Amino acid sequence: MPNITLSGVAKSYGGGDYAVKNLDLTVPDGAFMCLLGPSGCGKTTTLRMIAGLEQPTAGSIAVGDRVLDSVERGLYVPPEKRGMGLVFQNYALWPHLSVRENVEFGLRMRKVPGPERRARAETALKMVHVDAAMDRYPSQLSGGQQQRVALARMLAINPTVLLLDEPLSNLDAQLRLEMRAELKRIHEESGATIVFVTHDQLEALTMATDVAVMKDGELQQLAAPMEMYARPANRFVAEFVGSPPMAIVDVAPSPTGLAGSLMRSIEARAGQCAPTAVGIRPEALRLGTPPGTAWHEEAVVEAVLPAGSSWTVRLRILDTELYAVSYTPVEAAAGDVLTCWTDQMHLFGADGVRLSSWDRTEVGA
Ligand SMILES: Nc1ncnc2c1ncn2[C@@H]1O[C@H](COP(=O)(O)OP(=O)(O)OP(=O)(O)O)[C@@H](O)[C@H]1O
Repeated sequence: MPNITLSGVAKSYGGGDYAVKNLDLTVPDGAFMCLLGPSGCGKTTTLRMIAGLEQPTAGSIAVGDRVLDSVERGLYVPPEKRGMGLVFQNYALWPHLSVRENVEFGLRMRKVPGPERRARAETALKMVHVDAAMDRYPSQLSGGQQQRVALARMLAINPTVLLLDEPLSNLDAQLRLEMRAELKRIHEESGATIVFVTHDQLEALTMATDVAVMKDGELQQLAAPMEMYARPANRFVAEFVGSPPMAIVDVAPSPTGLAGSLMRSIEARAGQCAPTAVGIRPEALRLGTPPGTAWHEEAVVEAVLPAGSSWTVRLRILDTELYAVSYTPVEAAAGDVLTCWTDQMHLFGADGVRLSSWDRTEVGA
């Protein structure tokens, strides 16, 4: 299955506002791409355009050489001719059909003969681990099992592209975790290309091979999850990806307090650009004795929040409140004064674009 390519795609529902603006995006063959962003950023509209459920206002969509939409050429291929499988947040199963019959339904519509239909339904149900409940009805299944049946129903038709719109949002935390692992396994086993819409950054980081972050209908960054986490393209991505979020301190025009302290440390380094903001991830803000070259300050502990495997600490550093996350126990109480330090900072320019990192490992300090 070749790449899915969106070129200059825009969508207006009328009234002048654009839900998606001039989007250039390539979904590589076999990718698990997450479209990630806050509510209203245009993720669902993008997915629906790929599916053929919405027509773009401008631009073109192609799978390899096959053009599915071209506004310029007046070309539009309807959803049923695109060979894509769709699962939406509200995955209605037929209540009067058994699990097996639900999965066979799509195959029946496609006139797949009986024996093959049964075999394909069983294979798909095995893939999502609900084959033991094949003869039950949807009302006799848990929410997670129903979700899996909806997936099996889509997998049974062997689509080479799976389009999923927040399919895990109705599930509780435990089931979501389970389904993330399942989806990842299904992706690896089936070799299908997946486009997955979510507003949950953790979902994107844990499952995707590629993450496309959107804001106000515009693509902010397209990168592998860990690359995006380590090198966010701009302030928006930096704050959206990661929890607790990266702390961003404005350091222009005349920095005082924590901003002043950070700037003195940055200016002390030769060849650094002039940032207007500095970002520090909570896990990069460390407690204890700093190594020689690291920025450090005294911090007042405001609260320690243990979570079993990690400790989140709210600190006041000069005039600013920041969060630190430690993966070793923090034996401190509110009011204690500790030294905190970091050797990993992200520097942002006036337009919010990330200029560089100040990382001991990157600059060789
Ligand atoms: N059918 C429609 N008619 C008019 N406006 C629409 C329609 N569908 C979406 N929009 C608008 O387009 C913009 C993008 O919506 P879209 O659903 O694509 O965003 P989203 O990122 O998927 O958000 P959410 O996570 O809330 O679903 C929003 O401003 C929304 O109000």
